[in-house]
Order: sequence, then structure tokens, then C-alpha cells
Amino acid sequence: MPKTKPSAAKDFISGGVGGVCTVVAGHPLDTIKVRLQTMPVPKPGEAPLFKGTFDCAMKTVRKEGFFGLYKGMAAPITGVAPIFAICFLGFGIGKRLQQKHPDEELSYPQLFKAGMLAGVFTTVIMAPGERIKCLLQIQQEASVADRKYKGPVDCAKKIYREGGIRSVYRGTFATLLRDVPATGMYFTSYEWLQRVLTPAGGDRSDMSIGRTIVAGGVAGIFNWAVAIPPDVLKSRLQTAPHGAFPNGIRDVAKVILREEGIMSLYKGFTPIMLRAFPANAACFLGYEVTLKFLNYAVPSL
Ligand SMILES: CC(=O)O[C@H](CC(=O)[O-])C[N+](C)(C)C
Repeated sequence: MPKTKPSAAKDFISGGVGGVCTVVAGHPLDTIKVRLQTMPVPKPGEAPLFKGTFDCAMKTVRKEGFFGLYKGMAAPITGVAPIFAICFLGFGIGKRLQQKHPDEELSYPQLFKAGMLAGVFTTVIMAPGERIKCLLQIQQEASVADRKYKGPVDCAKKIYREGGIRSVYRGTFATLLRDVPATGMYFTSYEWLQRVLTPAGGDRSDMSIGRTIVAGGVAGIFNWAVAIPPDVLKSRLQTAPHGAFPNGIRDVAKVILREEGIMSLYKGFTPIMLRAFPANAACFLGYEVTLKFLNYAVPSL
């Protein structure tokens, strides 16, 4: 008999709590990342809008106040909780599909496959959620009245009016390209570190706060090491004016490589990596604590 009953409902709820923790811990650096990735290319002799992560943070706080860094958070908070809920649910399903019995320890390639399935599951809401989030994050007008999009619902309505459901789902393939391998990496590295850091004779399923923070933070870094280049392409595609890239991600890749070079595929590297550790340590901690609580309070769920 397994020590606790694995369940889709527990994975879903705990994943949702993990998602909320991720956003609260990581949104300011996510805003900086999107602004660096999408700032206009400076003309010859012109200074770039932001010189780097710190400059972008300082200019944003000076111009828009501290909460400028939290711009666009309503969309991820409402979007990310279900995304992470579905992600952890998908990972649980992916694991159970490969297990012969609930106690069977999966190999790393099997964990990777379960993670990739989770990446496919999340894209249905991740793609439109990211499109809305990126469009809101790049607005730099200080007053709401001057902004094109007043909030996530207004943004969703306007992009739908502009180009229908295709516009809302612009960047779906790019999102799959980013999240399928990255999510495989995410869960495999988390599980690997949990196993490696469990002391000899200890039990991996006994939660340890320190181990979870390290494994979760490093899993976030591994996730983004794979995800950054497709993420740059995705952000550009999702924030471009209607009709700018008729062939989608292929056109974006061609233009970026021709005009800005291969290194531009790593734009936003510093804020991404600075955010990755705390945001994902918070995520897995939120997930594990909630799961432990549910196993204690409603073991039969
Ligand atoms: C792109 C993204 O949401 O990555 C998640 C980690 C993070 O830093 O937000 C991981 N995952 C795609 C598995 C949800």
C-alpha cells in the first residue's frame, strides 16, 4: 500500500497553490524580462531604452512606482493558478500512466515524458494567458487612461475584436515549443534533486523544507535554461502588431536572427534567472505543503 493515496484532485489543488506562490514571488522580475525582450531596437547612435536588468527596474520604479513592477499581475494570478493546477495534474497523470503500481519509482526518462505531457496540458490556457500578460506588461504609460489595454478582460476583448480566436491564441506553437521540453526538464530535475538530497536511509516522500527550496529553485533554473530562446520568439510574436509576422514563429526567428543576431535569443536572461530560483522554490514549497496538508486533512480525497 502507498503511504498516501495519490490523487488527481490533490495534485490539482496543490499545484494551484504552487502557482499563486510563483506569481507573488516572481512577477516583478517577469515584468523586467518582458520589457527587456520587447524594447525597441535602438537606431544607430541611439541609447537603448534600458541598459539592463537593474536599469529597467530603476526606470520602471521611478516612472511608475513600485507597483509598476506588478503591472499585469491580475492576469497571471487568475491564469497561473489554473495553469499550475493543470500542470501538476498533467504530471501526476503522466506518472500514473507509466506506473504498474502506485509505489513504483519512475526512471528519469519516464519522469521527462510525464513532464512533457504536463507541458501539452498547460498550453491551452498558457498561450492566451501569456499573450494577454505580455501585452499588458509592455505598456509603459503611467496613467491608465493613456493605455491601450485597461486590464486583462479589456485586452482579451480587444485582441478578439482585432483578429478573432486566432489572435487570442497567437503564439500557441511557440508556447508548445517552449513548454513541452522545459516542463519535462522542470519535473525531472526537481525529482532528481529530491532523490539526490535525501540522506541515505531517509525517505524521499518525507517533506523537507530546505530540500524542497533547493530542488524547486534549481528546477526553475533548468526549466528556463531550455525555455529562454523559444520564450524570446514567443514574446515577440505575441506582442507584434496584427499581421506583422504572417508565418508566425518562423518569420520572427528569421527577423531576429538577421537583425539582432543569435545572442538576442537570450534577451532577458538575467531577470529570468534571478526570478527562476525564488519563484519556483516558492512554487514547490506551496505545492508540497498543501499536499501534505491535504493528505493529513482529507486523506481520502
Ligand atoms: C513558463 C513557465 O510558466 O514556467 C514555469 C516556471 C516559472 O518559472 O514560472 C514552469 N512550468 C511551465 C512547468 C509551469
